[in-house]
Amino acid sequence: MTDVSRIPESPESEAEIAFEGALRPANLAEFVGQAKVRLQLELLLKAAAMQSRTPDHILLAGPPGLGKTTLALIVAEETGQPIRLTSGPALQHAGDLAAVLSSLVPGELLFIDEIHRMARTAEEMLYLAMEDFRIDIMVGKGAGATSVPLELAPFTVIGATTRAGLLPNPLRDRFGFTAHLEFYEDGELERVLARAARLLDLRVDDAALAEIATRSRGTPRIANRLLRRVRDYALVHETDADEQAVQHALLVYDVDALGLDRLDRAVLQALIDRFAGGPVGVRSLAVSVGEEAETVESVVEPFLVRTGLVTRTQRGRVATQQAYAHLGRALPGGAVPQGPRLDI
Ligand SMILES: Nc1ncnc2c1ncn2[C@@H]1O[C@H](COP(=O)(O)OP(=O)(O)OP(=O)(O)O)[C@@H](O)[C@H]1O
Repeated sequence: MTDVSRIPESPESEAEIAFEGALRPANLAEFVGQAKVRLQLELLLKAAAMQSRTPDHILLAGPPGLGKTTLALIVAEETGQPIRLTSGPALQHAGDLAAVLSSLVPGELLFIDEIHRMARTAEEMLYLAMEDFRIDIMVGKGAGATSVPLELAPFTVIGATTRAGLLPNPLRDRFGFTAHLEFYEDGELERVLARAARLLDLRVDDAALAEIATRSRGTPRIANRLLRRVRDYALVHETDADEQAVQHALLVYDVDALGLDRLDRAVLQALIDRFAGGPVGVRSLAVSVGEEAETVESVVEPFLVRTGLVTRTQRGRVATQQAYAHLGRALPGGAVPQGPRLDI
């Protein structure tokens, strides 16, 4: 078993953390999809083990819920090393990071979630630590302040970010390996769901699994969440967890046929109804739906772009014909949009 200590900093509920923990694959072989990343990681870890050194620092980039934390825990399991979990928002002063770094044991893995949200002073300390396994600690104040070097045990940083573009170049350059996690194909999500259903001892037929997969926004976390909602529905209505139960349950929870939830649809509606289909900047869109720009940019937009409902142009975001069709709106000028009107 891996030694895991979590420094609290998570938006999820305790119940969801426990649920996710129970479903996390424990090793690379159990991890579904992301074949390229798995292969790359396998090589990296094997080479480090053969040379008896710590693996290169690893950056995991991609939208939320695609398996970044899971992969970090798998690296710990595969290398047999302890892992310390923290996050960018928890490292608001260089001292916060110094306290963590100076207590690492040789070979330990340091997982920093949302690494793009770390304070600048902590970031600068991390550059030196990652490169030379050393930090400079300031002792005293004002004219008498001196910097004292502190040697660190060799360690590996595993950074996770939903916004790789926000990382300053010097930090990005210190990661020997960057894995870009992609949204999952429906078939892969079906495998994630089948595994979760097995672990939860839940009988779900193949058609139901396929239906949940297509509505999961290419994201295992969402797939597992929807599975839970379907389980609840089947339990309360004393019915099988079949395709019909999925459709009814997801109607109750406002998840439409393409997997858009209320926020996705609100953004799309604002783009079409208030901004005449765009182009419009992501900040204006976020303000108009009362959401943070970061959420719209890192959670909503990648999915809308991937499904072909929105395109990004230099002047801003633009709704496509499919977006008009999906919401059942006429195109500007009154033309009927080409493309299927999907049940919402
Ligand atoms: N490839 C996978 N195979 C099976 N389950 C997966 C896979 N990827 C993610 N999951 C499941 O999805 C859930 C969310 O994964 P995880 O917490 O690793 O995502 P994340 O990318 O770290 O998200 P965030 O950016 O929000 O921290 C977990 O319950 C995990 O078990």
